[in-house]
Amino acid sequence: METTVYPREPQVLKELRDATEKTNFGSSPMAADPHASQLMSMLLRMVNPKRTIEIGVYTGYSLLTTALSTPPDAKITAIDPEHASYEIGLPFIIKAGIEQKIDFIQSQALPVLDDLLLLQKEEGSFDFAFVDADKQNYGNYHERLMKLVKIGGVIVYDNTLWGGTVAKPDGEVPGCKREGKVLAAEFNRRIAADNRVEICLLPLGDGITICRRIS
Ligand SMILES: C[S@@+](CC[C@H](N)C(=O)[O-])C[C@H]1O[C@@H](n2cnc3c(N)ncnc32)[C@H](O)[C@@H]1O
Repeated sequence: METTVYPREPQVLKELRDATEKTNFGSSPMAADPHASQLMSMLLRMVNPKRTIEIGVYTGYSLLTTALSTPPDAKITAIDPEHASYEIGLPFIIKAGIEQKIDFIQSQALPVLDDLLLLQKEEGSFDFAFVDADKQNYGNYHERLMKLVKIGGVIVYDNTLWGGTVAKPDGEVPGCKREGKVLAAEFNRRIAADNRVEICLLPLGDGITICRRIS
C-alpha cells in the first residue's frame, strides 16, 4: 500500500478519504479500499464506459474514482438511500469538477433498477456497474444488472471475501461476521455457476469480483 497505492492515489480522493475518516460516518471502514479503487480505475479506463451504475455510494470514494476515470461525457447513475453521507464527499466531487457526470438517486436500489428496466426500457444501456451495498440483495442486483449492462460490459462486486471469512470454518468467524460470510459465500457460489459471465475474484481490499457479461 505504501509503495504502490497511496503515492498514486489522486489528491482529491485522498482528501475525500481523510474527510470520511474524520466524521462519525468514518467510524466503520465502509469506504471502498484504495487498492480496490486503483484496480477499478484501471478497469474503467480500459472499458471506457459511457454509462455506469453504482449501487452503494456512502461518502463517494468509489463514485469519485469512477468519475475521475471515465470520459468527460460519461454519465454515472449513483444510488443510495442515504444523502447525509454523500454530502461529506460532495465538496470533493465538486472540487474535482466532475459533478455533471453524476445522477445521484436517493433510494433503495432495487426499485430504481426495476424502473430503469421496465419503465425506461434501458436494457443493455450500461457499460459498467459497481455494487457495494446491502449484501442480502447482491443476487437480486446481479439479475437486474445482467439485463441493464450490455454483453461485453463489466460488473464489479465489492466485499466478496468478507474479511477472509468465506474461507474459514464457522467456529473461527466472530458472530458479527457470520451473516455476511454466509451471504458472500452464497453469492460467490451463485456467480461461479453463472455461465452468462466470465468471473475473477481478486483478493485485494475486502475481495473484489469482476464479472464480464458474455451472453
Ligand atoms: C460500504 S458502503 C458503500 C461505500 C462506497 N462504495 C464508497 O466507496 O465509499 C454501503 C452503502 O450502501 C448503501 N445501501 C444500503 N442498502 C442499500 C440499498 N438497498 N440500495 C442502495 N444502497 C444501499 C448504504 O447506505 C451505504 O452508503
